[in-house]
Amino acid sequence: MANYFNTLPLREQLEQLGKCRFMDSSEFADGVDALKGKKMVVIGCGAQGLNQGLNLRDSGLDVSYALRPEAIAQKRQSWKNATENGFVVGTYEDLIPTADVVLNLTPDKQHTPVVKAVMPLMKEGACLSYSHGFNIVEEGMQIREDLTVIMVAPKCPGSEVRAEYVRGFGVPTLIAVHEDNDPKGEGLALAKAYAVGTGGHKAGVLMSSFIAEVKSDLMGEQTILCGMLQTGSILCFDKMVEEGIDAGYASKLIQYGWETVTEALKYGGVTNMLDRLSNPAKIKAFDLSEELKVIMRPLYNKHQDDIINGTFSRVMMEDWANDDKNLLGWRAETAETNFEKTPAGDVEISEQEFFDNGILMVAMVKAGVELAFETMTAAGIIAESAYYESLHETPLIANTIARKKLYEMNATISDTAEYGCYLYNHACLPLLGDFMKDIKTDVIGKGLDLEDTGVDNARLIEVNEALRSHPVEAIGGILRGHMADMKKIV
Ligand SMILES: NC(=O)C1=CN([C@@H]2O[C@H](COP(=O)(O)OP(=O)(O)OC[C@H]3O[C@@H](n4cnc5c(N)ncnc54)[C@H](OP(=O)(O)O)[C@@H]3O)[C@@H](O)[C@H]2O)C=CC1
Ligand SMILES: CC(=O)[C@](C)(O)C(=O)O
Ligand SMILES: [Mg+2]
Ligand SMILES: [Mg+2]
Repeated sequence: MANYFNTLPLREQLEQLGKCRFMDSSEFADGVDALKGKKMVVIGCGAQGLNQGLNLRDSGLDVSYALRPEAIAQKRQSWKNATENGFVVGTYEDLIPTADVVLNLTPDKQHTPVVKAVMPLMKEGACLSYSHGFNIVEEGMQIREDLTVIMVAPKCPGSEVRAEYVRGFGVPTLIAVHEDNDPKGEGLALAKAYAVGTGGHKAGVLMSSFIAEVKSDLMGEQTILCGMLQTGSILCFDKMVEEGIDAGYASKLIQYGWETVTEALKYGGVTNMLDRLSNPAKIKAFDLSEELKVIMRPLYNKHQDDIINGTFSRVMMEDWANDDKNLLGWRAETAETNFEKTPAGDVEISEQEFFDNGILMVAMVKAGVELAFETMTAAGIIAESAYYESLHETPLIANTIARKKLYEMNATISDTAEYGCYLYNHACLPLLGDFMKDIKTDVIGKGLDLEDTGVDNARLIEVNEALRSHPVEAIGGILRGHMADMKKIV
C-alpha cells in the first residue's frame, strides 16, 4: 500500500483538501432513520468506541462490540467498558457476519490488520466506518468494492463526545463517503444518521472528505490542541516554581486554568477570552501572543508541510515498526515532568483569577489557535474545518487536562494524537527557551501589579480591532450561531 494522497495529481489533492460544506440542520430531518433496525458492531471499546456507542444506543440504535479474543479472555479494560455498560460483546466471528455497519474504532496503527481480519467476515453490501482518515489516506487501504465506506469523525476527545451529548449538546463532526466505495449510493444517508446518533448535528457537521479530515486533524492535534497545551503546561509550571510561587498553586492554576480560559473561547472566540482580562492585561496578552506567533510560525508550517507531503505519517509509522519506542519513551518522560508530579494545591482560585494570573496562558492559546487556523487555511483546509480543528476543540481537550493533567489528555486522545503532541512538545520547548527567560510572574502566577490601570486609548483600539478582525473570529461567529444547544460545562 502507498500514501493515497501522494498518488493524486495536485488538482485532485486541492479538490479533496477543499471538500468542506457546512450542512444545514434540515439535512438531518430524517434523524437516525437510515440506521434504525440495522446492526452496528463496534470494533474497539476505547475512547471513541465506548463513548460513541453509548451515544448511539441512547439515540435508539442497535450497538454491540466485537472485541479481539485476548480482550475477552483477559477481561481487559475494553471488555469491562462494554460489559459494564450492558452491551452485547462477542468475537469477530460471532458478530461481524450479521453486521450492517462495522465501526472500526481501533488505534490507527491497528487499522490495516483489523480491517484485513474483519473484511472477509463482512456480509455483501455492508458498511465499514472510520472516525479518522489515516488508514484510507496515509496508508492507502483498499476496501472490498461491494462495501460502503464512510467516515464520521468527531472533532473531540472520546470522553467529551459523551459529556457534551449528556449535557444535551454534541461535538462538531466531519462526515465523508469514500468515493471508491459507495456502490449503493447510501453512504451519505448512513453517515448523516450516524452523526445524529452521536449528537454531532447539534454542534455542526461538515460534509468533508477522508483527505480533508486527516490533513487537518493531524495538524490540530500536533499543534494547538495537544502540543501547545502540553508545552504551555510544562513551561508555565516550571517558570512559576522557579520564580518562587507555591508549586501547589502553580499546578492548580495550570490544571484548571486551560479549561477556565478556553471556556470563554468556546462561547465567544478569542475576542471574548481576551475581553475577560483587564485592559492593561489584554494588551500584555496580545503583545505576548504576537511574539509567540513569530517564534512558533516556522514550527506550525513545518508540521503542516510534513502532514501534507506524508513525512509525518512515514516517520510515525517507522515508530510503529519500532514497537512505539518514541511514543512510549516520550509518554514516560511526560510522566516525570514537575507539573505532572505536583498535585494541584488545596487552594481557592476564583474564575477571574485564572484569567488575571494566567495572562501568558491566554496568550499561548490565542497564538496557538490563530497560528493553527492560519496555517491550515494556507494549506487548503477550509475555514469551517480549521475553526473546529483549532478553536472549538481546544476547550474540549482542556477539559481532559482539568480531570487528570497531561496524563488524562494523552490517555484520552488517540495514540496518533499523542505521538504528534510529543513531537510538537520536543520541538517547541527549546524554541521558547529565550522567550521564557524574559517572562516574570506578572504574566503567570501573580498578575500585573498595577499602580496605574490606565492604557493608551489608541493602542487599546488597535488591539481590539486586531482581535475582532482575525478570520477565525469571523467564521467562529457564524458557526457558534448554529450552536444554540451549547451548554456550560459546570
Ligand atoms: N481518541 C480520540 O479522542 C479520537 C480518536 N479518533 C480515532 O478513533 C479511532 C479509535 O481511536 P481511540 O478511541 O483513541 O482508540 P483507543 O486506543 O482508545 O481504543 C482502541 C481500542 O481498540 C482495541 N484494540 C487495540 N488493538 C486492537 C487490535 N489489534 N484488534 C482489535 N482491537 C484492538 C483496544 O482494546 P484491547 O486492547 O483491550 O483489545 C481498545 O479498546 C482512531 O482511528 C482514532 O484516530 C478520532 C477522534 C478522536
Ligand atoms: C481528540 C481528537 O480529535 C484527536 C486529537 O484528533 C485525536 O485524539 O486523534
Ligand atoms: Mg481530532
Ligand atoms: Mg486525531
